[in-house]
Amino acid sequence: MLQVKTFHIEDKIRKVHKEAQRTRQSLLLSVTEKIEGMDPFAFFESGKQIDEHRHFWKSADEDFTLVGISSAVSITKEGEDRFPAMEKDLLGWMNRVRSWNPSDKKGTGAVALGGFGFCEVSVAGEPWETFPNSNMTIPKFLLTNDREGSYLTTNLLLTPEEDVEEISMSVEEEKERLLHPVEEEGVSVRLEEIEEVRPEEWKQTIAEATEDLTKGSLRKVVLAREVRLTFDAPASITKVLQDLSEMQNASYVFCYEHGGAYFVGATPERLVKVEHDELFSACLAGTTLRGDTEDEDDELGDELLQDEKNRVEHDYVVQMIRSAVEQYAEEVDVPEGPSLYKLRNLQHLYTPVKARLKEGYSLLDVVKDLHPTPALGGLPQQEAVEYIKNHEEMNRGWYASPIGWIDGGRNGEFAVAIRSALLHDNKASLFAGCGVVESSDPESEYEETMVKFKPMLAVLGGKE
Ligand SMILES: C=C(O[C@@H]1C=C(C(=O)O)C=C[C@H]1O)C(=O)O
Ligand SMILES: [Mg+2]
Repeated sequence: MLQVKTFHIEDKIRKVHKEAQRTRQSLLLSVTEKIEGMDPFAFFESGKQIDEHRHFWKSADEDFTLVGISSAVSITKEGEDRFPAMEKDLLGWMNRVRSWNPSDKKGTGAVALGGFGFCEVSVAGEPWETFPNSNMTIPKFLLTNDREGSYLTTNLLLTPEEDVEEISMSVEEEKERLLHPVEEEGVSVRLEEIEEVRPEEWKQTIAEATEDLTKGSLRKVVLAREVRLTFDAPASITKVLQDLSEMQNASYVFCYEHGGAYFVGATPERLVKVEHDELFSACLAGTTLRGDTEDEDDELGDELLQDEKNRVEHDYVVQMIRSAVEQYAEEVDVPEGPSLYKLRNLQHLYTPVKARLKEGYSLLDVVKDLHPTPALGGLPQQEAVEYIKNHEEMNRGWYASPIGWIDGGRNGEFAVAIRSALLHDNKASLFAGCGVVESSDPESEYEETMVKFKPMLAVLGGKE
């Protein structure tokens, strides 16, 4: 068993509670301590006993994992102004944080984790009933792991009416439970049924879209479909996250839990990352398979780099991201042409974007304008979103939407939630889409979605 040195936070609770009483407002106490190396999966698993509102985020390109358990503050928004409204509430809370954070590392302290549904207003109904349109949560307990070790932040909302004794006792007890988890082997479930939702109709929609693209001003539209799975028992989410992390090491691994449903995935696609004033975005669109041998793999990659249809599909993304980022940033650096981003099951065309965020702009300003990029929506942006709403027979919910985290020190990152699934009870809905351009062929786009289902299928008992 791990020997973890923790300290008592009762004194700090008392101090901040006094201020809350004096100023007649709720304050957010945030205490961060370095702890002995903690396994993020064990922490996630033991968090289940405390609250079924958990968050998991693992970066695709650095040793950086966040696990949030329960919530100190949970903000839910919907509607056209959801990004600025979320930002305003978050800033309000950041001003009421009373923080003890000696290391002051990125991703520690009062960090908010969450996401924004694909559309500004949610579509009612299956399978997203328990998910709010948008939610950012400052967890009560946050584990931050980076290459230097593990940090535990305890965030406590202290109202003037709070019972200090009671809250101190329960926090210590919950911390103990989280830091000394009982080792449990996650069991694999048996996949009993796979149902592709109306595949022939989907191909027909793609065929119609290629027609529509020749007529008006719409240049590209991303259309998605769903595959439903049934298991013999509810899947172990911790095991799913563990397997995804192992198999998809060039992807962000994530999980959001709302009302007994879990949105889980392994996405390779960064939307935007900010570190102080440095900004990073990525254009990822255009897809082919991996080869069985190195030669075959190189050949497929070269073909993708030369392929007219995929280059067009990719270039729309580059054009749009470049011009959106230019509004908020200087020194925008975009390479001339794409390179390859290789994943376990497929390879994509990839163009990284680097820039310097101008004073006065925030991560959420950029997210608001970028979402959805033509990699998930289409071009022009609003016309594509309308097209999706009218033609795609699927409730996107949080699929293809911005998910991520923000801290109080101008750091944060959002990815787009693709290669993902919504799990509830003994069922799962898997989502995958493709960028449709004028020269798209419905059968090849169908095959492309088939490969994009593989990362989730493989960890849910399906074939790779
Ligand atoms: C829409 C998805 O992926 C997007 C579409 C791609 C394409 O069509 O080539 C490639 C990467 C992603 O931007 C998905 O995986 O569901
Ligand atoms: Mg494609």
